[in-house]
Amino acid sequence: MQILVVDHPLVAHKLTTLRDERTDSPTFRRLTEELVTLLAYEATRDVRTGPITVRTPVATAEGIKLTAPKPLVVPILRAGLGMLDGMSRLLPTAEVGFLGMIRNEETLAASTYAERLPEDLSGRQCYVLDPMLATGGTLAAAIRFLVDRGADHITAICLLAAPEGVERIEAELADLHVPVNLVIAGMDSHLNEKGYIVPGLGDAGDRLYGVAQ
Ligand SMILES: O=P(O)(O)OC[C@H]1O[C@H](OP(=O)(O)OP(=O)(O)O)[C@H](O)[C@@H]1O
Ligand SMILES: O=c1cc[nH]c(=O)[nH]1
Ligand SMILES: [Mg+2]
Repeated sequence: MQILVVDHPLVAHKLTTLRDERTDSPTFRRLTEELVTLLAYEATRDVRTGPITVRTPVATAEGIKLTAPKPLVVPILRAGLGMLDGMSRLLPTAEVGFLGMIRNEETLAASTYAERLPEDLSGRQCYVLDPMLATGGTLAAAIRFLVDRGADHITAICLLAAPEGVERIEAELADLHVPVNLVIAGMDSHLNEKGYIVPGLGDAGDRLYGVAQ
């Protein structure tokens, strides 16, 4: 897996405010969107394009445009939904599919409770959105799901990752013959005994949307 930690002062600045426990929910949502747009700029460097010629008012110009099939953006509910607007700002023509996944807070096992994706993802580039890569169980399952449906290029965009989770994904997906990229704003120190990223930012879903019951 190719990992890119986006090293930019604006990313670091926004991430610091996001981590701060005093940051309220509206600000947290806005910063999440802004961060995703910055990460998406790097994450879409290898979005598929083809050559095109256009006429300017003065002459012809050689350029490029995104090619079919359209990329598919897949936010992982709930918290990944907070990243969708920031991603769509940069890639407005992408299609969007949804995966609802939840991690059991006792066992830390991930399970899928909703799925709304095209049946056939053959030849599709997929951008998976989830702010937190903790144990890696959720993202590993999501990536395998997309590849089983035919996706042939996966880029995951996360805000924070833990080294344990990255190792797990690399081990669990070692058999995949599909390029997998991970773009993150920060690689944190470790997971605590409850599976939370340290220092992290707490529960991303709760900070975006309020405490889930
Ligand atoms: O790497 P993992 O250990 O699998 O944990 C990461 C997952 O946990 C969080 O979701 P959560 O289960 O809290 O659901 P939510 O988005 O509905 O809050 C987060 O958004 C990831 O999906
Ligand atoms: O630190 C963590 C770990 C999992 N999910 C979160 O929202 N935060
Ligand atoms: Mg949560």
